[in-house]
Amino acid sequence: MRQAGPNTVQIISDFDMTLTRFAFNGKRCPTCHNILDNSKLISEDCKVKLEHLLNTYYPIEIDSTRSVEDKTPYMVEWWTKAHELLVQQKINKDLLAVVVRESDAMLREDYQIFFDHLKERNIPLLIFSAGIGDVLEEVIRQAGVFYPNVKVFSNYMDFDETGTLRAFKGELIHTYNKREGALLNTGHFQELHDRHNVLLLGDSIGDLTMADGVQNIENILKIGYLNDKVEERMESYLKSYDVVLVKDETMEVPNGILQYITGSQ
Ligand SMILES: Nc1ccn([C@@H]2O[C@H](COP(=O)(O)O)[C@@H](O)[C@H]2O)c(=O)n1
Repeated sequence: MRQAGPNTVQIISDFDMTLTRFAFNGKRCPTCHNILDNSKLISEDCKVKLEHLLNTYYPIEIDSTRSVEDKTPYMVEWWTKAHELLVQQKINKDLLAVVVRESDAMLREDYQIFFDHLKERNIPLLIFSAGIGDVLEEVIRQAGVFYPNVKVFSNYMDFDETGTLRAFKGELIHTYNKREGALLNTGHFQELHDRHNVLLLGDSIGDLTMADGVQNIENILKIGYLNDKVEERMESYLKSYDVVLVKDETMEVPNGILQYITGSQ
């Protein structure tokens, strides 16, 4: 990848718990969904329901003893129920920026180096997330790193003419159907057809399919953050990822690899 040069490289990264921190000072950091779930835009009754969904489905999402095929219907159920509850809350578009600012969302340490390095070398970064695109964009905008080389595939909200949430747009993206999401967006990968070297960052086994839409891959290096249930999941992560980072809240390793493959060190 280093020999081929930076013009042949593209980055595909998951968002929640990959570009954002899993924990800070011993406390879990929120996903895009949690930013809304825990905000003042959600009634107390609805918060209880959303938390119940999280406690029911998150253990299934990270269960290494169950197959992706087995887990998929539960993920569809989780996202569908959560999105229905969010729609019932009549969330106003203009308040998203406020709740993101008031949240505990945090990008990983040294994120600025990562985003700046890619921008300076015109290397495309695709953020491929099963979170909520509108919230995700606000997090990176407020962090000052939503640069022109960054593109987002995610679940986007659909607002009515008064700016009130009425649905979610398009096909649902959940943890384990990113392959289908990638294949629906072949146009994006077609535009990058001369970038056949991929650096992939994820935190889930589902993230491994994010590059399935890239044509003519020559090399792919997969970096996986293993944040939770480390012992149970270590074996499957070591089998699937080239590099496994255990309880690492920084971008240090991706930054080092990036600097090496783009010939900056
Ligand atoms: N109602 C929900 C649904 C999902 N989540 C979590 O969000 C993560 C989303 O995706 P990435 O692709 O950006 O990693 C996912 O891993 C779920 O645990 C949630 O918090 N609430």
